[in-house]
Amino acid sequence: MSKKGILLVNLGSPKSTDVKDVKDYLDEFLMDEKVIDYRWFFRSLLVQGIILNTRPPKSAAAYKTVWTDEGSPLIVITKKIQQKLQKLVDVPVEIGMRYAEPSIETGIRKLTEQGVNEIVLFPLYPQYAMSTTETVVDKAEEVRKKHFPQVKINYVQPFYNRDIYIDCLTESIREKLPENFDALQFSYHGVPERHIYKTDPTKTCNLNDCCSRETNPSHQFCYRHQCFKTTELVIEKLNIPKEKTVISFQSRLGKDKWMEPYTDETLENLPKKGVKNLAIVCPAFVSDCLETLEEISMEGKEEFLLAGGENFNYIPCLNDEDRWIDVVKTLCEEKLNEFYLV
Ligand SMILES: C=CC1=C(C)c2cc3[nH]c(cc4nc(cc5[nH]c(cc1n2)c(C)c5CCC(=O)O)C(CCC(=O)O)=C4C)c(C)c3C=C
Ligand SMILES: [Fe+2]
Ligand SMILES: [Fe+2]
Repeated sequence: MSKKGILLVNLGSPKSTDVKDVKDYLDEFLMDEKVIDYRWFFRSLLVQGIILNTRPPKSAAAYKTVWTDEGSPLIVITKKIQQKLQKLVDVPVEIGMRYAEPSIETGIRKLTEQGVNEIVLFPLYPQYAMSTTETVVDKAEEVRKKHFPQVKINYVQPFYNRDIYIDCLTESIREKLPENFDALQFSYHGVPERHIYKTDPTKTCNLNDCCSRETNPSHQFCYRHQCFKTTELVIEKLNIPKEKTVISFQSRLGKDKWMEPYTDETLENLPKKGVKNLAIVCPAFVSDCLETLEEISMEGKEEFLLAGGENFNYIPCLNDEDRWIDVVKTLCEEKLNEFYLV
């Protein structure tokens, strides 16, 4: 007998804003070889020897500025998505986080306790990256083999270019876009350039024009291409001039070269180019979190205004908007139906 279920997977947050909890979370997160992809010795030297000695108090202070009575925005919103989706489908829906709790293991266990043995796992990231989609799949497979070998998992694929997602994102932006904006900025989470070269099986991407080409065999695993594509499709649907838009990459960490242009530098430069009224959206995230609420809507705003900008309009993520829940449902159902085919 087979019974199906859905596991929604997001990145995860610290248990609380206590420095100790933030440190534990950063330890697990940054010691992931798909996030900081140095050999274990050098990763450990960097993370445990340097980053964990300096970053946790700063990160904890940042988390305090966005934390709610119910907890971390990312977890609270992921739970809301789960609850709304559960009302629309007749299979159990659980959540799992790649780091900290509730973990992927906890999520799978909750499903198996309800008799589920065929799981659709949805990594909640529109664009593929080694440090997001790939590490979720690795972790889920590790957990499955170790604890739940009888369970089958079918993964929802990155949906950065799917019509239903693009329509949903476009409508969400359109509703929140102020009437008079000089520019619309698309700020994506950055990754080190090395990650893109590393995950390109064709070794054809040179992080140049090739990422914007219509077809290239490297696109399936090229985060840069997928960010460009989401942006291009949304701009087209919004029907606004490309010249009024800008793309940038945020949240860089460490001394490696990350994808450019950087969001903070862009925010400082835009007012000098005459952009006084800015709208900004962060489509690498489906739910608001530290990186959007603190880094963009607080820090980013301050940077832009200090540089001479006048109006800064942060456009929230899709969060638990009903139209987004419909997209989640459709993407999950496609994968649920595949179980009947195999
Ligand atoms: C080498 C470091 C990092 C890579 C690569 C990276 C990629 C990446 N991250 C997200 C989504 C999120 N990241 C979040 C927080 C966060 N990210 C890093 C580092 C890397 N991310 C750190 C150290 C942190 C923790 C906070 C801090 O100390 O700055 C979050 C928010 C989590 C929350 O609790 O709110 C998200 C979401 C993507 C999509 C991505 C690659 C595409
Ligand atoms: Fe991150
Ligand atoms: Fe590329």
